Amino acid sequence: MEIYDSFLAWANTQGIKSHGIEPREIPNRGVGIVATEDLASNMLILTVPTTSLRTLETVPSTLAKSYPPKDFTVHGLLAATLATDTTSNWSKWNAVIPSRSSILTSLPLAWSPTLHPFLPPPALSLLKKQLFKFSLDYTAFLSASESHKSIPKEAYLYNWLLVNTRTFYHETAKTKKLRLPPDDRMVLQPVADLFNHSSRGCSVTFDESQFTITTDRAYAEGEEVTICYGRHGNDFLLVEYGFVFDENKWDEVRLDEVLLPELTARQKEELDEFGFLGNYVLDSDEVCYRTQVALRAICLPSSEWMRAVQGGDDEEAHQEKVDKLLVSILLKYIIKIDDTLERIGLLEEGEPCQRDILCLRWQQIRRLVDRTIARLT
Ligand SMILES: C[S@@+](CC[C@H](N)C(=O)[O-])C[C@H]1O[C@@H](n2cnc3c(N)ncnc32)[C@H](O)[C@@H]1O
Repeated sequence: MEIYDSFLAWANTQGIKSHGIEPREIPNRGVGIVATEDLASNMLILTVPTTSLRTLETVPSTLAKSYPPKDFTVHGLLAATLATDTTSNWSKWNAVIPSRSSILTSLPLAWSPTLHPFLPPPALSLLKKQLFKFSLDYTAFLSASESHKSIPKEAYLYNWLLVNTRTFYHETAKTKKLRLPPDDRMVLQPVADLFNHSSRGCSVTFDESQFTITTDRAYAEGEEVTICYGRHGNDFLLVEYGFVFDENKWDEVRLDEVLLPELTARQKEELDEFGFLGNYVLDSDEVCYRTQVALRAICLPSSEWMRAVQGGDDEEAHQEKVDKLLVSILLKYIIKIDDTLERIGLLEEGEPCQRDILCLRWQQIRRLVDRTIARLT
């Protein structure tokens, strides 16, 4: 399509070199990168020189200077740069990035707060952290310049979320010198930011001079080529990127909300003492060791549990009891999940696609729980 051709032609003038790939619209995924020919494994398909990145160093100096030194984050400054840009320098990039409505509809941070309590607990706690970060960045943006007050909050939020969903980790001279936290060492890079995510994907490497993307396997002509944003479960992907997917190899379910209420105050104290209180998860293959330890705390007399946790007892000896207890807890969780699904079905707040993705997420959780019950019984 024309906008992608002229985007790639502009990218070429920035020194960005691609081979055998092009951007295309992908159903339900916005734009993605597709192989235009059969690609072999271990093939260099994209080189992005660091001179073409948008970084802390490229923030216009008047904008950077308007922030008190302690008040800025790279995330906030990049969002401010996008929100206040009146030049046409980035018009080709602007033409291919997601629209304001698609960003604000898909990211839970921009949803009606009445939907937030329906997020699974790990997603909700991540969202609360995100809300806090956003409010600090937005306050700093408003106090940096009188002129920022005329920019609608929604416009800043759109740009803040654009940065959130399309930046790459990179160290620049300034981020190193200022010792910025790792999660704020972020840069925007054209073309590379059009790759969608999958559980495994092409390898992304960088040094001081360039980013490169190399195929992890062979791709057939017409196939979508992906990268992996990290080993993230669907709760993380939903809050940080606004999507979930069924084939997610790294998905997991947090059991704290159903396991913690089963523990007595004394059992919680003892688990805490040994560093095993909370953060209980299961995935498609197994239940984590922390969960097993917590279940044993319920099943065994305290002295026996202590011996087991200190390695002095055969942990496997009580496995049948432990598995039975877990199944009974998971069956209670299923009832809770079904109730949540029913309540979402009755909601009228928010957009239908937002309620749909909430349902989809809870159905994924239910499937993982069902699968564990089936494995244990
Ligand atoms: C770095 S951008 C990738 C390019 C993006 N699709 C676009 O249209 O510009 C990240 C965003 O792409 C979308 N995305 C990435 N991987 C996806 C996937 N596997 N399924 C659905 N959406 C995905 C999400 O909206 C995410 O926030």
